[in-house]
Amino acid sequence: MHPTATSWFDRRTSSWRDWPLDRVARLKGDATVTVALATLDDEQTVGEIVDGVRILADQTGLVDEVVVVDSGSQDGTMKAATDAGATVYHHGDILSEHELLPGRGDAQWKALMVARGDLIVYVDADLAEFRSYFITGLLGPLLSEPDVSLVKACYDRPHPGGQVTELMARPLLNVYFPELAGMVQPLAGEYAARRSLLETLPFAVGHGVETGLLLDTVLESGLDAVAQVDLGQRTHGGGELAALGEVATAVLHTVLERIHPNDPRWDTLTQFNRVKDAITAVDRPVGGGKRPPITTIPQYASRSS
Ligand SMILES: O=c1ccn([C@@H]2O[C@H](COP(=O)(O)OP(=O)(O)O)[C@@H](O)[C@H]2O)c(=O)[nH]1
Ligand SMILES: O=C(O)[C@@H](COP(=O)(O)O)O[C@H]1O[C@H](CO)[C@@H](O)[C@H](O)[C@H]1O
Repeated sequence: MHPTATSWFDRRTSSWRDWPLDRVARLKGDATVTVALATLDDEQTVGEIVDGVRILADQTGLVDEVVVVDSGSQDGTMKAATDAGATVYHHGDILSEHELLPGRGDAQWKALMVARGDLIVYVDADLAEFRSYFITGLLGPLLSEPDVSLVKACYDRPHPGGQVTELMARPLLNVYFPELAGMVQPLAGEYAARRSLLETLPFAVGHGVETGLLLDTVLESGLDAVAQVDLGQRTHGGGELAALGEVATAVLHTVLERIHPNDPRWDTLTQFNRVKDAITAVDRPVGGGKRPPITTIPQYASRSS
């Protein structure tokens, strides 16, 4: 490993076991915490995750609110999340005068408009096994280290999980940003950050969001502003290969945008299907847009939350 990455890894990696609930609750002080979920057709999983966070909120006060921003689910996601006790928004109802854009990054960005917390914990809404220590673990370094602004989850991902991480994100970061080679899960959708950081950064609207936030945090605040917490194991995966190709391309765009900002980049990924004896090209839009730092949106300063 690059020596800078090795020393960062040693300084800034902890385990959820280092952050028991009573310790994290003591550290919380006056800070307020929002758990935010971006959803799209997650009716099978979102209720249990919200439920788990609500129990933590009601029984310990560690979490102040659970907010869901839905990207336009066609299933019962919004009802399941509401029934479990989250405050649920359709993405079109937040900053509705702005162009509606698809994507999880956009929903995470919009969550900043409606969340009240000083600290925001994002959790993927399609986790099959949510554990409350995901929240306590991610909050631990933020609450105990004033210099840390972004805490990423890390975990083992049994095969075939995490293929984009292993085949695109980590190789690419190792080549261009070797000081980040100690990041176990740079794409993790479970991460916690200070609002004061998130509100100053652009958000890729799609699957590039985590890569962009990670790189921009390091570029602007230095490597030590980032920590990672081992949450054990995350079992999810084997996403359809074509969809993973789209995620991989979004990651590639996001990294290249930071290295060669003025280079042209083609925003379509061509994939192929076989229909009977013919191979047919299927174009997917990729690269995606991005939202500016939310502090540049006038309604942000006057929001009611
Ligand atoms: O437009 C979107 C696309 C995805 N997601 C959520 O982002 C998480 C991860 O997305 P996805 O399942 O596409 O990625 P995977 O983890 O399968 O690669 C899930 O909770 C999705 O519901 C979202 O909120 N809006
Ligand atoms: O690393 C990967 O290959 C992808 C997909 O992993 P899985 O096939 O869901 O285990 O996971 C990353 O990207 C997802 C979409 O942006 C996020 O939801 C995951 O949190 C992230 O680890």
